[in-house]
Amino acid sequence: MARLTVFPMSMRDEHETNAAPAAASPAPSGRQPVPVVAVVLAAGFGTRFDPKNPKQLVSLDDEPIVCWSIDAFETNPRVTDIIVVVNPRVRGEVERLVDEAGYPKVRMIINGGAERADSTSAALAALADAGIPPRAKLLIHDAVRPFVEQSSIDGCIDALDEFEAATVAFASTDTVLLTEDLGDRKVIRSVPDRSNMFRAQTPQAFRFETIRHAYELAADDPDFHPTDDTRVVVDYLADTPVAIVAGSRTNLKITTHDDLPDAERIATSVRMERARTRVHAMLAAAPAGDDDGDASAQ
Ligand SMILES: Nc1ccn([C@@H]2O[C@H](COP(=O)(O)OP(=O)(O)OP(=O)(O)O)[C@@H](O)[C@H]2O)c(=O)n1
Ligand SMILES: C[C@](O)(CO)[C@H](O)COP(=O)(O)O
Repeated sequence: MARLTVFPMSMRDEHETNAAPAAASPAPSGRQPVPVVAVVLAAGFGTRFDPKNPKQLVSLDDEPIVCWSIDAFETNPRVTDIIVVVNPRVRGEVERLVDEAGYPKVRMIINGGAERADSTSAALAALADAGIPPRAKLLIHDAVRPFVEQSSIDGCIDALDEFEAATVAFASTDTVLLTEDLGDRKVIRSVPDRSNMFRAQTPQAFRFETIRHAYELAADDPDFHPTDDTRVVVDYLADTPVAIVAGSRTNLKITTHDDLPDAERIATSVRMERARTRVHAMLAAAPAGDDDGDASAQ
């Protein structure tokens, strides 16, 4: 099982050199950059999918969904640490998968809570106990969004150099209707301009002290049941802008069985693209051959 790794003392110092990989060397002072911590939320119970078949463990192209998501953050060189949030039903299998894969960035596997916000709260508490610096960059991700793109992860990391909060989101191609109740019917209250309509995805990214403060304020309201993390900042830190980072159609959330055919197609396409990328890299690295064969030998 992945053990809790207390963050090295150097990471407790605030320092900002989370530039793109090319410039990720320590700053002139030699101090370390702030940690970039991915929180992979995998503690749901999948009631809309199949409570007896945890969707975060369902395989796509022979890889469990939760591993697709962990892999995405393991692959990104700017992500320094990963914590995985689980529920008791999947803990044993997730621990086995993490140990089998030997994910080097996974620092801890912790228990989540009854609601998604409770799982985020548990992660925030565990990170505080582990001594994460206040300016650390957190990327909170649904484990059941297995195809998050590297450009979205990088976009979140970059956005936190200018904003305290950011979220991956995908522009709505449908007109969105805001409704209200009229008797037992929903009726339209307003039709916002579509150019400002986005569907929230994940990761949702925050400076550690900002999201922790927002959750501390929200904790006083027992009737507050946010379905994502940005709402906690929007509702409780109203003066804190939350930037939009480009998402993608393929960054879908696997919610019901109906999502599986699309997910299988995307998994196959992602695998093929990765194979193409590997072949191109191998060809690019191959020594320049003698194209005309024996001609020069004669
Ligand atoms: N108490 C919870 C609820 C959800 N999640 C995670 O948040 C993500 C998005 O949640 P959702 O798709 O709703 O998953 P479930 O809550 O399992 O689904 P349902 O609402 O159908 O039970 C998932 O990766 C899920 O594992 C979590 O970590 N802890
Ligand atoms: C966080 C989220 O994925 C943004 O769209 C969504 O709100 C999660 O909702 P769920 O009901 O927990 O799947």
